[in-house]
Amino acid sequence: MNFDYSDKVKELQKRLTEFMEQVVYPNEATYQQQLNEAPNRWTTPPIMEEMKAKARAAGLWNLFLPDSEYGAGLTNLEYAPLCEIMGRSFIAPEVFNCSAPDTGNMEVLVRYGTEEQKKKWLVPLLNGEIRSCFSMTEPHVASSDATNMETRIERDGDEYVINGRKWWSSGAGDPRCKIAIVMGRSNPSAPRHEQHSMILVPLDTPGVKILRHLPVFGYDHAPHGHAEIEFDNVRVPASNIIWGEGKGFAIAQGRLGPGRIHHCMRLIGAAERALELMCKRVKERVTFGKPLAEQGVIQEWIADSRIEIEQARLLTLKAAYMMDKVGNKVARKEIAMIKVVAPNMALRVLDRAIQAFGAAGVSEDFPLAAQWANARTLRLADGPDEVHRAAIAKLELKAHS
Ligand SMILES: Cc1cc2nc3c(=O)[nH]c(=O)nc-3n(C[C@H](O)[C@H](O)[C@H](O)COP(=O)(O)OP(=O)(O)OC[C@H]3O[C@@H](n4cnc5c(N)ncnc54)[C@H](O)[C@@H]3O)c2cc1C
Repeated sequence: MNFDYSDKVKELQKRLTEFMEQVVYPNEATYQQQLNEAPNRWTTPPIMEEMKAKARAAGLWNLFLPDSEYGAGLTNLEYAPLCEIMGRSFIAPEVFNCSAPDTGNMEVLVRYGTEEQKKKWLVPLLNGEIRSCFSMTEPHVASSDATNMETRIERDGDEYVINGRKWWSSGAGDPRCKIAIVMGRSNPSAPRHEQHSMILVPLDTPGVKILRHLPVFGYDHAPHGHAEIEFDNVRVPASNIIWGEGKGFAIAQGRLGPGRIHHCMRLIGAAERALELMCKRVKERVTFGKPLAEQGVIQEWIADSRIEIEQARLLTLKAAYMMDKVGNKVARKEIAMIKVVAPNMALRVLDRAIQAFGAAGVSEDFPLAAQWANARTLRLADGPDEVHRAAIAKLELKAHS
């Protein structure tokens, strides 16, 4: 593997970094202020649409999509350092139309959608005009084993009828969220991994009820949010099924590989920013007669953070490289490994930065506490660590059988 980034990537890194410095970081506080001052937090702060227009005009748009007909045509390896830069700010991925779960949903539509589905849903998503959510997890079953999913998708004439309860559907709080990709059981008597389908459900369909928004450690993540949704006799045209009945797991494998390694890339950016903030802070603050930066323990935190970030970045790049070269299936061990490594690394780095900041670290004046809460969710939201470890161990044991 060549560790050097191509000229194309270096140029995009430079432009993205400049955009972050000139547009994104200076508007982080404005975004929060507009959200806090709005009569209702489930609205889009106007500054977001302003930043999106600028990013699009600058050609920094849909960089995540490897498909060159619709997106930037970058490989996973090329996208990794760019996604890392976006991960430095909570609001940045959306500014560049590169945020979850839209990215994964758009990839599903590019790969498996019909022409009609692409026209109706993919095009407005690519244009950043609407947003989407992905509804797989259910409150009543252990959803880390997706075969447990109970929501029913049943054919009735020219329609499918959907009944069930989902939760943690991220993004469903946003008023611009118009479409859900819902996974449920359509063929209960088929083999275990052919029982489920994915189907497009417009959120304004009668019977779709958003019951509540689930905060994360007290953060509402508005206007995006994580919703509990009831699907009560929801009827959609039969043409809304994606790829075909029983293809849910086949699609999930395509979706969850690349879509979810993006979280790892962003976490590296979040950890980099935390380390940068920590270094600046400990040079400024003086205790017991000398700057914090001169305390051995703080230097150890800084050194360990640098070591761990570099390790995680190299493994992310290796996973991305393998996905490009040998495909997601052969790269599944590397994908699983980085999904364990990245959030745990980010949590350690963020925790050290919080400690070095003192009480300010847990406040909302700096992004550390919110980033820590987010990184902690990714030990679950990206599939629990234990499930990834089980997959790694299985492959390792098989290799030595
Ligand atoms: C912030 C956030 C956003 C999310 N966004 C979405 C979304 O947009 N769409 C969506 O569908 N879902 C989303 N999720 C849900 C997430 O994907 C699930 O929480 C996850 O898959 C785990 O499912 P579960 O919560 O039902 O845990 P369970 O399946 O009940 O598992 C509980 C625990 O059991 C342990 N465990 C499970 N399997 C094993 C094993 N094989 N070996 C050892 N231990 C094991 C793990 O410790 C695990 O945490 C989100 C979650 C969060 C927190």
